[in-house]
Amino acid sequence: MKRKLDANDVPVPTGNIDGQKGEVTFTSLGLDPRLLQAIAKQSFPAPTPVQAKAIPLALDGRDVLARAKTGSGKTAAYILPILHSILKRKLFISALILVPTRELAEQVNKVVELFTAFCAKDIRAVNLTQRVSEAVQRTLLADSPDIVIATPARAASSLDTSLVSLENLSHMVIDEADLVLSYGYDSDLQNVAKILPKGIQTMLMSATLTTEVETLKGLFCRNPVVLELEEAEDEGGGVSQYVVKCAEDEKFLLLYVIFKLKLIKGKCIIFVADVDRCYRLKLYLEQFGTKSCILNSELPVNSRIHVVEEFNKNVYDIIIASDEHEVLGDEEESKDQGDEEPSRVVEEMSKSRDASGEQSQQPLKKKRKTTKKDKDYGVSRGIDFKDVACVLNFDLPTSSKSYTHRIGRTARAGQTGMALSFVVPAELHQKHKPTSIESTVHDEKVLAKIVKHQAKKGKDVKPYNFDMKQVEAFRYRMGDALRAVTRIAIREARTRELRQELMKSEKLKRHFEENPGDLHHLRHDGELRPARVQSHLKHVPEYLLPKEGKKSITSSEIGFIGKKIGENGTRKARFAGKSKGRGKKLVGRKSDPLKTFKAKSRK
Ligand SMILES: Nc1ncnc2c1ncn2[C@@H]1O[C@H](COP(=O)(O)OP(=O)(O)OP(=O)(O)O)[C@@H](O)[C@H]1O
Repeated sequence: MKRKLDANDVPVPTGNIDGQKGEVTFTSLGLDPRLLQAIAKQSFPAPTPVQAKAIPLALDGRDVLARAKTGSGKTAAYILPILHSILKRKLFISALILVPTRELAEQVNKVVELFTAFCAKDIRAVNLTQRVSEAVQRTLLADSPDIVIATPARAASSLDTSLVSLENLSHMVIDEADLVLSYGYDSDLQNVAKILPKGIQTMLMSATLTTEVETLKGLFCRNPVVLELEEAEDEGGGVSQYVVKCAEDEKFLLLYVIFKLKLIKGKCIIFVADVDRCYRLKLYLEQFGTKSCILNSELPVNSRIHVVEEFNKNVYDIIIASDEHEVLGDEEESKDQGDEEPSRVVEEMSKSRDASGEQSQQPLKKKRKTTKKDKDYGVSRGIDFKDVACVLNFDLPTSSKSYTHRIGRTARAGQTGMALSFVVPAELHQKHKPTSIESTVHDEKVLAKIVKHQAKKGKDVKPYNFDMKQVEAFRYRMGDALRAVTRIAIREARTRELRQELMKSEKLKRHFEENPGDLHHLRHDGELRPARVQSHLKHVPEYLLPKEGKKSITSSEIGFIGKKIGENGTRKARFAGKSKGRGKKLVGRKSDPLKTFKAKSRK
């Protein structure tokens, strides 16, 4: 019979070498010394809760289904035991890691590289999602790599053409298990499941336990230990969540004020509803001399990966991202969402393995969205953006599930962060014609679901009311800037960026592998400039500033870049010193900068 283990039931080893008694350390987990060296190089102080619980189980050969919040270190929780097993192998063994997006595949590959820094010659990983010719791929796979990382589609087609051999497969992981089915990988996963050797160890990692995860559990696991990490178990950190009720045009006004007066100190991801909105916002911010870069499914994958890498190195401060086909419906609320984006309900009978490894019949029910552009694209899920101070939902997502994953891009690894969401209430929606219907129609309905969903996790979504009187002073300039951002300008910017990025992408692929040092020349936050440039908008005249003066708004207390709880207010050492001398103050969330901007109730 399947047993559901509460996270607290899991026997956690007591510390022996470098920890207090009862405290779990990486050493006490019994990992290979070469891995411990690599972990030390990462300056990871101790295993995160999900690592402390999942690693011993995985080392013990158990199938594991782990649910832990976004940014809680799930990747290392499955990679470390796999690497350990490969290093300790008596026979040849190998692992297959399935992830929903190419960005994630690249990210996982990087994590493998980091952890194998001291045993690189003993472990070889191949990322199958790289767009290389079949001949190159054959060469890469020729001498049986230890780890193969792929999206389910890539894995299925490579298995089909016998590019990948499962002969020695001993481990299989599905990361972001709650997402893969929503990405339309159902038949690929079924194909993979059919040909997997019996008795291999499987691990499913997920931020939420949905029916989709249950489906995968049935398909791939044998009597798995189910780990459900409560949020409270994830040490420290957390996202302070705020909403601002405002009209569509006020979103632009607030955006101007927030960035021009530098109310956000640290890096920010702005989420919008669609690709055009990305460019509208970028051009709008350009009017004020504020640089940003864009992430959307239209851009070539090399550019997308490069943008994330550079953002993580603090080269850019602002990413404007559209997660247009990641807007997943709320599984549990699907019945009352008849007016949301149409979703295709796929119901099939799938073959699944039962505890004995035999095939059994089990109904496979799931929702699936048809995807428009690059199916393997994903921003709000899984991508490890480093040190994001604020997630700004310029357009509210259309489901609470999307919201959870968007805000999970901040406050990672025990840090703190802030999520600020613009919500257009029905009455203000009437007043101002929205530029994006999709982004505003459901706002209040979605907000109610978000609040309910967060309340279940004991989280508050608080109102954040600007003193709109003070903000109004900037309206004239907002109007000036918005008028320059015409539809034609947006269209031009979109095609220009695509053209530029395609060129860069090709170059990136061919040239920069050999010259990694040159990468910084290919910046992604350059001005697109199709909009009329109004240089006066780049400066904020003194008379526009609130009475307290600019100084009070940009005082040293401003900033809410995540600090690691329990580290006396200092950020993790590995992040410190990476801000390239741009004077970012590393302070905690107590000093919420937006509050210096006189928060008041809306009349
Ligand atoms: N033990 C640790 N101590 C400190 N930082 C850690 C530790 N383990 C992982 N991290 C860092 O935490 C961050 C988040 O890790 P990871 O991407 O694995 O999270 P996740 O749980 O998979 O998130 P998501 O659900 O969004 O995919 C990474 O930057 C990683 O380097």
